[in-house]
Amino acid sequence: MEKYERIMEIGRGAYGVVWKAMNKQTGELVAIKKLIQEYHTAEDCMNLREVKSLIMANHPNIVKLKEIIRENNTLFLIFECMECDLYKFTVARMKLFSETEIRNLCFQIFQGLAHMHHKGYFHRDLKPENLLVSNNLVKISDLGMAREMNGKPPYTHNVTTLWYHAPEVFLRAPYYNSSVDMWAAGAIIAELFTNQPLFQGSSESDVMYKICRVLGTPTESTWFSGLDLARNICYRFPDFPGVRFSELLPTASSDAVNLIASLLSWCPCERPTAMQALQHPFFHGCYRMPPTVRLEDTCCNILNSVPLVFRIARQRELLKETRSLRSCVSGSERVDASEDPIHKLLLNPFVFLK
Ligand SMILES: Nc1ncnc2c1ncn2[C@@H]1O[C@H](COP(=O)(O)OP(=O)(O)OP(=O)(O)O)[C@@H](O)[C@H]1O
Repeated sequence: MEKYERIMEIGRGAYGVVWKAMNKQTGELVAIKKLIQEYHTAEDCMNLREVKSLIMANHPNIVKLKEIIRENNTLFLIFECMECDLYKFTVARMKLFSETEIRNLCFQIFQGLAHMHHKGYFHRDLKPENLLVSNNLVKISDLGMAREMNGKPPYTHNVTTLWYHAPEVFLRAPYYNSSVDMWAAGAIIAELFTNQPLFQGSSESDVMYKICRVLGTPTESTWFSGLDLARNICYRFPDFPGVRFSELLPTASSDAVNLIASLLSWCPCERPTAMQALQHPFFHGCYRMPPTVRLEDTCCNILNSVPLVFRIARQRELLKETRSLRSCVSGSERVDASEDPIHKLLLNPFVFLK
């Protein structure tokens, strides 16, 4: 870690402390997350959920993991440094976002989510504190809770922030998927219009109460399986007729209201996917970034915690792949992520250990 000079603490969460630091060799600013838990082997590090999901998530709207360093069983994740998170950004601005600004922010969030979901992961803890902003860029961060969509249920319910959690999570659904991220995105977009969290409750049941107050009590036609889930845990939904989103969000256009209402559907399968959300009329006219990755991005030094001999073997392979790929793309530095052999390799970092 001696190559980094710590500048100041910029964040603190349940899993670690985040420092702004400077790479003394290059002058580059980075964010260093020091994890609280100890990691004793390189395998432990690479199996870490945040590391696994970040390795696959190479996208302009997902924060870039640049390096992993393990020193004295302490793990440091070195990220690109962003200005601040969306929560701090909103507080500092002290004024409401315009709809154009909201559209720009949300479009990028959905692009990041679409990529993550396409790669088979969902975030599970999307909230303004986990969305990092710099200038006009937004990047999804803190993939510590992310899990593979085909991971084995039941999932744990150790919630950190409850306000963005989907109702099926509160009702202990044995299986849920990427639609929990779509719910969270809906709650975040609504909040951007008012600067007030939509479902600001002090406990799980308080958040559920607030959800019912806004959406109205679910019925067999709005969420059939939800009634079953509630019965299983002896939960009784409070009685509410519901409120119109257009009344709750008077400054939002009808397209925005329509998108938020669909994202905040009781029934997970009625929420649009991130890809569908990007095609919603709310985003008409927005330019969608093609699913490309920069070659140099994929070659970041993610394998610092792996023994040197394997690292060298792997870097050699990466170099070879890069060269052959560069000659294929004839002059262009961009390749389709799904076709990128380096990207495929990164999905299995231990391929050279075999
Ligand atoms: N790359 C970064 N650039 C700038 N700030 C960052 C960066 N990464 C994290 N932060 C800041 O540090 C805070 C905590 O980081 P992070 O959410 O990754 O930690 P955590 O321990 O996993 O938190 P949580 O309890 O939410 O799971 C963020 O909310 C953000 O303000």
